[in-house]
Amino acid sequence: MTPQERISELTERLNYYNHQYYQNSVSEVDDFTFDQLLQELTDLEKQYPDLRRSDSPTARVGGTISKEFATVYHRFPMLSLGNTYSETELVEFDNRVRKGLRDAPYEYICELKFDGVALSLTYENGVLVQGATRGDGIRGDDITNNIRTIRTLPLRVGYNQQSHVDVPALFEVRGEGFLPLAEFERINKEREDIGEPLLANPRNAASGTFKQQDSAIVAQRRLDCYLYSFLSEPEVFQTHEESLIALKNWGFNVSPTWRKCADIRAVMMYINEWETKRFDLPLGTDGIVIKVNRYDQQRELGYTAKSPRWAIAFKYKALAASTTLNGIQYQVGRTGAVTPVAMLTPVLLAGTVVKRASLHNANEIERLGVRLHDTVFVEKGGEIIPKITGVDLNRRTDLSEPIQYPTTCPACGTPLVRKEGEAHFYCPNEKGCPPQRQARFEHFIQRRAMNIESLGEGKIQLLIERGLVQSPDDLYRLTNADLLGLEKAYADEETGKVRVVKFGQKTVDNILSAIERSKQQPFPNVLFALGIRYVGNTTAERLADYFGSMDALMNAPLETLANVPDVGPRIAQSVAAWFTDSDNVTFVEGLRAAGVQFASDRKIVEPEGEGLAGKTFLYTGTFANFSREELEAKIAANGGKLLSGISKKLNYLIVGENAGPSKLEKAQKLNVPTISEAEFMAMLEA
Ligand SMILES: NC(=O)c1ccc[n+]([C@@H]2O[C@H](COP(=O)([O-])OP(=O)(O)OC[C@H]3O[C@@H](n4cnc5c(N)ncnc54)[C@H](O)[C@@H]3O)[C@@H](O)[C@H]2O)c1
Ligand SMILES: [Zn+2]
Repeated sequence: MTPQERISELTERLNYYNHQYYQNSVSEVDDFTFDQLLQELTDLEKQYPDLRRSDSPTARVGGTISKEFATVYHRFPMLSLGNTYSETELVEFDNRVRKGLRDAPYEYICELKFDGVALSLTYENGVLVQGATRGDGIRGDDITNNIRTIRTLPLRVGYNQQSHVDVPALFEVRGEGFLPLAEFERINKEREDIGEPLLANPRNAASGTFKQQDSAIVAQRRLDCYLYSFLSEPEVFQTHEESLIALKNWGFNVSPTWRKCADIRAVMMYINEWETKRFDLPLGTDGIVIKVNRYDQQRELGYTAKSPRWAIAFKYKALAASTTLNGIQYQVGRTGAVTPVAMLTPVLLAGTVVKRASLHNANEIERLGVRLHDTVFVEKGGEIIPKITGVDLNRRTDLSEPIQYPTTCPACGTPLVRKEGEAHFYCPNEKGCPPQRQARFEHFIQRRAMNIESLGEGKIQLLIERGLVQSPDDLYRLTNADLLGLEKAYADEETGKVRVVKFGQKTVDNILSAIERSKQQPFPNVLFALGIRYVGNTTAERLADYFGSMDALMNAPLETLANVPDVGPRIAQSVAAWFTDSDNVTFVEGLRAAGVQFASDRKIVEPEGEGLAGKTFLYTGTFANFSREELEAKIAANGGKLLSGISKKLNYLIVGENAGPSKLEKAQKLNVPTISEAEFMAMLEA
């Protein structure tokens, strides 16, 4: 390959990875690989400056703006950071700084490098007026509504309980929006529970969430944000340190992990200290950022086209260990998905003993080419369970054996199936497969479902084993006599410790009263408890609000289901199919007989008039007189119909403040009339 060919290849590949990473929130390669390729391209361009392509990713911030949001221009460009993985290069950076400052004394501020999405927030007279993504560094996406859902972000600053503090009339703060690890795990647990594909990692999940069109969905994922930069004109502080302290005092969420370092040796100590300690933080981090403290010195050092010369990121190589793969455990989830889990010889990694690692699915095993008894590399990233990232082929011995992915369910022996386009194999024996049945009960008793959590995992297992319950509605027929005195000792699979499950009188009383109380759980919870694939809490609420009762829902034709806001054809199909299964119907009837709530006690829309009869509506943006729910209720109460997307069938698009430009554009293309909030209100009175 000639240098020209290699430069072209690298340019195109890196531009493609950037596009996937910034627009689609997908990492096709790991960051280390990406950074190595970028370094290779940078070196080649230096060697052959004439061959540098005009679309080279080496001199530009990687992202772009998208069509879905309004575009905003940054007052100050939002740049990238130079990065390095080596201490030698860090010393070279320090030498450049010293030279650039002509041997004047200087200090650094070290911060963790938070792994999320860069955000820019503008405050006018103390009020948050705009939030934007970095975009291409010059222009970003206006995602103010999504950013407003971050609870730790003050929407207004300048006052606090104790005192009035002066803030400049106009200023900008910057920080990293992120999904806390615990929140990431919670969301994935929920997604697994209702059979949705899992989010790949916290950074991409955060990036995808900030770009959601629907702020209500954003609000459900509790995003957070650490602020690390303050900008105003004229400058009010002399140093970065002063800014961080002021931000904290004004009520911004500043991570307390930063430290002032007198010299590069102190920086190295900070780096070493955080290499493993960072895994105790509530979010993913991939390195540290080193910044010259004084602003006048920052100005003196200046910028390249892509990044400041006064700062650099030191990235940690992912922490890896090598160990032996002893076996694979195949776990069956509630929806029948089979997940392989690697069982390892225990090994110390980032301060914890690792003996299990995730392997995701059959494709992953194939991609890695891993065999039983191989020596494998495990890495800890942002996630809690480490993953296997490769095989040490030099250490493969005659003992290694190919992994036979099971063709039948490890729990019930039913032949596994693979649905088109899905990575997982499934056990189709939904009714009889023990772990699926067990998981169906666990889903049913959740707090957000029927709230019978006094009945834990072990107790359910025992009830099933003794044949006391088959289907969750059987719980409602349990008596004191059935339960009292049941007992069993289990050896915990992982620890080997013996655990005793025992139903004493007090336990039985608790369980029976929780079961009784669960009959009062609201209808949306009951709907969620059924365990229909893709029907999470929110969808259950939407369905309950729309249909009002179990009977109306059961009898709804597919088209009606698909018209419910936020439902759409895939979920509609899943709901309709669920109710055609006779066992499911028996289950539902069992619940009805038990007396659980089969209708909403929420106010179902009461008719107010016929002013909107026969007309269809959709709205975008926010409104002065209505919340989203109120607006939807108003439409229904006056005989109108809410559509879930823009199509030729739509009669009116109601346009509020901060309307989504893509919706407006689409409406224009399809000649759908747009009306204002005032015009909508006038229609109500007509
Ligand atoms: N895997 C892939 O496919 C892929 C694709 C593109 C980019 N990437 C990764 O992204 C990197 C490039 O992204 P980039 O241009 O955003 O640079 P960067 O992420 O390396 O550094 C700049 C960013 O760091 C963030 N940051 C976190 N903590 C900070 C702090 N305390 N102070 C200041 N900034 C902080 C800010 O968001 C800032 O915009 C690459 O080096 C690569 O690792 C990966
Ligand atoms: Zn099975």
